[in-house]
Amino acid sequence: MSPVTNTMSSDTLLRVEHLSMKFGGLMAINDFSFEAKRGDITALIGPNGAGKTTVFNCITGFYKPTMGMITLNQRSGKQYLLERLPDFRITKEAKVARTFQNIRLFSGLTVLENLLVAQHNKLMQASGYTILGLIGIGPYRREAAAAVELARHWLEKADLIERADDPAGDLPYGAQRRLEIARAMCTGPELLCLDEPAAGLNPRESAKLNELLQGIRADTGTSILLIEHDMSVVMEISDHVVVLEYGQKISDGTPDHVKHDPKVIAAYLGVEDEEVEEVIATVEQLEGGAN
Ligand SMILES: Nc1ncnc2c1ncn2[C@@H]1O[C@H](COP(=O)(O)OP(=O)(O)OP(=O)(O)O)[C@@H](O)[C@H]1O
Repeated sequence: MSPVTNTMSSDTLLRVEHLSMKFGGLMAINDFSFEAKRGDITALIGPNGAGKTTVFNCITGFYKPTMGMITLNQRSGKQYLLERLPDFRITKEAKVARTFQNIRLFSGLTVLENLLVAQHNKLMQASGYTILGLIGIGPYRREAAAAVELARHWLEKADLIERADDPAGDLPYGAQRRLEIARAMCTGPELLCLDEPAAGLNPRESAKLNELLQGIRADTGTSILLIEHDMSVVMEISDHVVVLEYGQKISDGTPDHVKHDPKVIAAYLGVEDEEVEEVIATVEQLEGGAN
């Protein structure tokens, strides 16, 4: 069924339409729609339990949505309906890569080996799945050299080249997070989905993460979709912010728009709908006082 005929504007990479996900009696996502533009960093934010990871799991094929359509529009013009694809095809063909809230590296392998494992499919294809191919006759040798070169490139970008031969498990936490992102980039994704990349980072590590993500956007044009609780990261690097609360979209726009949206302020402060007006008045008063 996928890829399908192109009907989406070329600057839209991802379109999520009327997405719903029900777990038993719980409507975790309810009629949620948004778009992510090509080359943008789009942040998905919201209070705990709002449904952010569930949306990621639907996009990356870990969950099959109860309802809705998720369209990915590649640079080549090919479109994929992600809700119809198994997760391995979402990674391999639609080119969606992701990282998880909990770091998932091969901690006993070296930093470099982690990046080579990520390129395993490409290398196996080059071997022609034959023993002669694997021992270096034919395109395998060329592809293997290219794989090391690509790994080196991303290790430089992630500021990890000095640690290339160390076991991944020996890296400090922030460096492991950057390694996960470098590993995802070695698969050449069109869309990079990052689940709380700044969680647990100190300010110095957060700044390095911001630099890496901004570098990815500037150098590769890869679109990034991130879930993040750290507002300093969200506000500094995002082009577009989408806010979820109880599985529904409550705001969508630039970081500045979202930051001043009374519904978002109320959601984060945990106030009831009828108190929103009061919150707006207080925020305006505080802002007036600050100017
Ligand atoms: N597999 C599941 N089975 C049942 N309920 C689930 C499942 N996954 C998520 N939920 C529920 O769906 C709701 C949304 O959860 P989700 O993890 O998507 O929120 P979140 O916004 O990512 O939260 P957090 O910021 O705390 O990570 C929650 O009420 C959660 O308990």
